Amino acid sequence: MPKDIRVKICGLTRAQDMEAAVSAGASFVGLVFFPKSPRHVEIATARKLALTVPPGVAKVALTVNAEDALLDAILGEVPLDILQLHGSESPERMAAVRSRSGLPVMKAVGVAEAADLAALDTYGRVADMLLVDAKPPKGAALPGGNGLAFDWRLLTGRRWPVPWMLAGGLEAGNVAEAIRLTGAPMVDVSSGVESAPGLKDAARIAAFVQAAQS
Ligand SMILES: O=C(O)c1ccccc1N[C@@H]1O[C@H](COP(=O)(O)O)[C@@H](O)[C@H]1O
Repeated sequence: MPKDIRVKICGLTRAQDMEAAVSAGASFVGLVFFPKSPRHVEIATARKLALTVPPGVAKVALTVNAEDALLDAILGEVPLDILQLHGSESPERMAAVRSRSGLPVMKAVGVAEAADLAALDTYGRVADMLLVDAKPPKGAALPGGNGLAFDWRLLTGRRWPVPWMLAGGLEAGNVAEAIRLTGAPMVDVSSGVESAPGLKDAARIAAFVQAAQS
């Protein structure tokens, strides 16, 4: 019987990719505002993409240690539902972003080993949502979107008082196993549904959503 797993497709840069994500049944779509990323979108592009998203699909803005000026510029133009903080934002900064934006905040936490799990407990007390992602390798240019998985067994028995998503190296071929091992109620993918960095593939998106929900 299909499970009620909700899927986020992140790093959408083109109208056809947004359409593919929505048609495939994504519950969340992500726009990346981080110039070092191949998935970065300018604010005007993000606005156009966001305006095509139907009600019921949550529009998520991904930022990395963004300052108020950038957040204000994004929020002034792009209709959004959730802010994803994917940098080293402290719990205090996160709370400030939430009250400035008036939006729920999802904090990404990188995991590579058991010692990294403490941060999830900390942010789980103050964030509206958690994103449990693979920790980037040392020296990586991007704090996420590296197509890298972590040992999902680290999450066995771990729960937090807020909704959470699993991310990091997911693709159609491994997402069902990742959900089985972690009990994740939601999953997030970027590079695993691309044909090239920043370019999504409609068939891979559809296969991912189907595998997550099968
Ligand atoms: O996708 C990016 O380019 C990106 C840049 C900076 C921070 C996070 C980014 N992506 C997020 O990383 C995870 C996992 O991505 P992947 O599936 O392993 O490629 C996902 O949450 C994206 O939202």
